[in-house]
Amino acid sequence: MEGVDHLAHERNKSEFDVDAMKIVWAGSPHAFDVSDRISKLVASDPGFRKDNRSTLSRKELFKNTLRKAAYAWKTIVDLRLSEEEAAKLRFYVDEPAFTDLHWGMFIPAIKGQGTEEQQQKWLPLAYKMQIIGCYAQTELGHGSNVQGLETTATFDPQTDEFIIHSPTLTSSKWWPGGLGKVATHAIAYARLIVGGREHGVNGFIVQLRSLEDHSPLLGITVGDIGMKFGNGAYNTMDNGVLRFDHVRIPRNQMLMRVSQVTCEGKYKQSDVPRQLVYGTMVYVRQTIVADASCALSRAVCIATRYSAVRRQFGSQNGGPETQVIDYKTQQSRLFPLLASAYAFRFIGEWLKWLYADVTQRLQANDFSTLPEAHACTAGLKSLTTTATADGIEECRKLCGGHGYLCSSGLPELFAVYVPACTYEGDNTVLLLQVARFLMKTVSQLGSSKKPVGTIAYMTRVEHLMQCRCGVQRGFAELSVDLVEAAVAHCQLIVVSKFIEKLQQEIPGKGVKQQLEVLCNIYALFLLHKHQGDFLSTGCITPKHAALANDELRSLYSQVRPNAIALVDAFNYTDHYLGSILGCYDGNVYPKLYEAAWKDPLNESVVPDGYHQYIRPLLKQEIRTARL
Ligand SMILES: CCCCCCCCCC/C=C\CCCCCCCC(=O)SCCNC(=O)CCNC(=O)[C@H](O)C(C)(C)COP(=O)(O)OP(=O)(O)OC[C@H]1O[C@@H](n2cnc3c(N)ncnc32)[C@H](O)[C@@H]1OP(=O)(O)O
Ligand SMILES: Cc1cc2nc3c(=O)[nH]c(=O)nc-3n(C[C@H](O)[C@H](O)[C@H](O)COP(=O)(O)OP(=O)(O)OC[C@H]3O[C@@H](n4cnc5c(N)ncnc54)[C@H](O)[C@@H]3O)c2cc1C
Repeated sequence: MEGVDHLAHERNKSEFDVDAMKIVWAGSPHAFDVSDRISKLVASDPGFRKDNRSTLSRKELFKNTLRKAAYAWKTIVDLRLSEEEAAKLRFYVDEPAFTDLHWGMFIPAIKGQGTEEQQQKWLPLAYKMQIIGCYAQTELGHGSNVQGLETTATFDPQTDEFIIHSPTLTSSKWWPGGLGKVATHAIAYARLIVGGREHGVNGFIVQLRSLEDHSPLLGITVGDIGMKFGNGAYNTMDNGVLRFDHVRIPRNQMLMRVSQVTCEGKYKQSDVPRQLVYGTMVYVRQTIVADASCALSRAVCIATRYSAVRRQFGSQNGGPETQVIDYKTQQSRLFPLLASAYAFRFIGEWLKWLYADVTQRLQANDFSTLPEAHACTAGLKSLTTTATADGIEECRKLCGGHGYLCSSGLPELFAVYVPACTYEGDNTVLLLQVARFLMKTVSQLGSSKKPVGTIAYMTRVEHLMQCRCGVQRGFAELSVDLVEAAVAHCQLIVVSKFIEKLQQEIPGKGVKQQLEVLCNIYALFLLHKHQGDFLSTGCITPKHAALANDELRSLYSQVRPNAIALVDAFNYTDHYLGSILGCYDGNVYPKLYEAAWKDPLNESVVPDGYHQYIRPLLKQEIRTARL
């Protein structure tokens, strides 16, 4: 029945202060207040409805996304929302759109790679959305290999301009979000050519469309690259294709914090690492880790609530069947994902601190932690997005057949989320970067340069390197093993930072105890999953492995009474979850049944096509093959 909390009995089992845990999950009382207020604002405004997405055509879907983006912007302006509140509003609107790249990449690129003068010129226009930007780096022929990009930017000293050109088909910009139909400007990455000499890939601000009638400017060919995975999902985003035909831009539209070109045509490299050109990618990778905890927690919330609602088998003397959440197999699949959601939340908090720290150091020309920041953002982006994509799919399976319905929210969440394993760096390519960092660290063991921070533990392998220092096989030959070592390195960081989180003051009855249980589940589940490696390297004995297994089962039993409260702590509205299986009140079956009849296919009891195709079949009016 409506208004009845079908999960009240589960909520009454909680052994900790859920409101206090909501603050821990949000990060602070202030962050909780903003999230809670804005999520309810979005949920209560019909202008942000999203339950019809799977029934719209691509063009209807895209136009609706433009409407919502404009409506969101109007809401932000009318309510005078702060930058933090505006970001939260865009988050809870929960629809990939051009604004993600405008705010999430175009603006950060100007802030990170533009000079003060360039920031003063372009940021006010971007903040007021008087221009709409995208980040145009990837090309048809190159994405991972940034140094392989083919677009050229040739300096013309006669006119003090750069000529931006797409020399080959494969140099066409391909994938940039927001590029296809909306962006008026791009940060385009191109090979800088000055006086016939190449100076690597740099970023250039290029206007793509008229601010009067939105038509592409001279020399610009631009469009959408077509439908992507899934129906609604990421098709709300106009990922685009772009070709330049000798497009001229003023010299001062090359982002010049890292490298400069003078009006005399002199190339100058600042005394900052060339890799700062990649700075926007480092920034986005750390935000993607926070995204992972959001996406995984959404899926886990749905699967946990539904696992408590769903009963199957086990009825004694006509009594109620067993809740599937009480099956040990369901717990062994679900609770490690619940623990991972919390683990990724805290590693996301730490990574945000690491990025802020390295940014502050860069401003003082201290580049000492840049390699570690690159390795951590690359590795943790790879680890958390892979685990989250796999976790969302596991949550779909944990919900049985109903998990495959769009009304469960899981198919669309999966379809929107999985490109995170590719964008902002293919996950394997990024792990190879971590492996390169680890090998460089190992090669420096024994020198005066002592490993610190997230690689401090590597001093313990020093003895290994000394006895094996002569044995070196090619990086490429060992890359599979090195990628596994990179994953292990990143898992160690996640576990370590979870443990460090527990050493902080954590208010609220039973809150720290619950987090300790989740931390132990996360760590022991990894040990169980990789026990072959632990056993073969002698890190643990078979008895240790058995003890870990026993402890895991015990920990699952400890989580069980608190599972619903632990997902309530995410404080997601039913609107944001977009899932009948995950609705707060657990009143699933009536809502599933009601939703079915709203499908356009049920607008008529006799389907279109019956008389044309089915009736002739049934009436044998179609010659049938001799049976
Ligand atoms: C909340 C629930 C909702 C569910 C849905 C969630 C999501 C909702 C949808 C939201 C919608 C939209 C948001 C999406 C936003 C993302 C959009 C995606 C945008 C993009 O994809 S932009 C393009 C990204 N492209 C890449 O990442 C390219 C990857 N390749 C590279 O980074 C580089 O090519 C490379 C692999 C690093 C190699 O570069 P290079 O050849 O130059 O360098 P070397 O390997 O030779 O290394 C040289 C040296 O440099 C160091 N180094 C390399 N990179 C960096 C760096 N970034 N920073 C610092 N240092 C770096 C490297 O370590 C070497 O050092 P060494 O010489 O060893 O000391
Ligand atoms: C939804 C979506 C949104 C995107 N948005 C943007 C955007 O806004 N702006 C933008 O510029 N780009 C964007 N991209 C592009 C994205 O950044 C690239 O697709 C990504 O960096 C991967 O590069 P790639 O496509 O060249 O993959 P490839 O590198 O071609 O990967 C193919 C395979 O080759 C393997 N591989 C590649 N190099 C190596 C190596 N050295 N060693 C071992 N294996 C290797 C990879 O692991 C992978 O298995 C987007 C992509 C998607 C899917």
